[in-house]
Amino acid sequence: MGRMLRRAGRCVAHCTDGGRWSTVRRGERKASRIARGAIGDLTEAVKSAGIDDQAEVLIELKNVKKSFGKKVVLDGASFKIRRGEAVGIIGSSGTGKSTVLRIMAGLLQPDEGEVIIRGRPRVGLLSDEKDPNLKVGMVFQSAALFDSLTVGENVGFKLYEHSDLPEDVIKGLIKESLAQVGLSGVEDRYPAQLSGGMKKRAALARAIIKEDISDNDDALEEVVMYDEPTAGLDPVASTVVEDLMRNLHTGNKTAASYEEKKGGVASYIVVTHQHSTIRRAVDRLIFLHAGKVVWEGTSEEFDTCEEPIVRQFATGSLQGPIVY
Ligand SMILES: Nc1ncnc2c1ncn2[C@@H]1O[C@H](COP(=O)(O)OP(=O)(O)OP(=O)(O)O)[C@@H](O)[C@H]1O
Repeated sequence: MGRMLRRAGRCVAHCTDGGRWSTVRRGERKASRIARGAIGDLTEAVKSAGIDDQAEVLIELKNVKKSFGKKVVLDGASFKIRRGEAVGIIGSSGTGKSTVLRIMAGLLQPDEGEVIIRGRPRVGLLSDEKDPNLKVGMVFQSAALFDSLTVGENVGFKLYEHSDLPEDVIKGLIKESLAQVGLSGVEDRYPAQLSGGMKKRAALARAIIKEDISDNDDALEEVVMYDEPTAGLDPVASTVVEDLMRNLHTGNKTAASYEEKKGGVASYIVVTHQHSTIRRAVDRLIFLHAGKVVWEGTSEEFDTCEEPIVRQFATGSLQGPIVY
């Protein structure tokens, strides 16, 4: 058992943070499970979102199907995520948004269909990959921090558990990662001593912590997946998290060039219900309904789109094809 695992608790379930398998307590697994929704032309949607439609496809889902018991959740979902994109996954509650995120992250296997990571079909789960070609960071809705560990130990968890780096180096990386999310100096606090927004930022620091200290140009690119990162936050705290997602993103339109900022978050995908997050932190949207992608477009197109399902969702009307 690793350096931190003993202290993190013994009721364990597999979960990932930042692309490596780690272990979380059953309560946290439950919380992350609870944290849980084309007609449009994909190429046009990518182009109008300002994304280079020739950019490398980092993740592709092809006709993915997933059922839990008799309940069909995904029924042939297909889409691509390109390098540099900030993509939102939206749709009504229970339409499979978190499921699709977990499938992309390699935490869950589809029943049918393919998950292709940078041109290579993924076989099994992320934990089965011997030679990963993409680093995946996951920020769960619950933040999924270990209550019994300090914030610093949480952020450095995968390095303490899965690397041979000396403690002082890990502490330096923790400090760097916390500074990136505006949380300098909270290493020794416990999660219970943080606000909800701070917990989400700590979870983000854990997802983006550097694993390679060699300044290696070949270091794996990272895609971060956020499950409802602003749920439960006040409007200002939401803005802080939304801007943080943008700032950590190398594909940020304001960055001089991708090459210039290489090493950060190449693309991110966010499941959200929050209008502010759709407006502020996302360029392109994927709308899931009845297990399929029914619409893709930019955040601006979302406001004017005539597709009845999207219109009903955007206006919150009780009349329309979405039935509860
Ligand atoms: N591990 C599981 N076992 C059984 N059912 C599951 C499991 N995970 C998800 N489900 C079911 O699959 C459906 C889709 O869940 P999912 O969490 O992906 O939806 P969602 O769109 O993210 O919902 P919300 O917006 O409410 O968070 C739900 O009916 C849920 O109960």
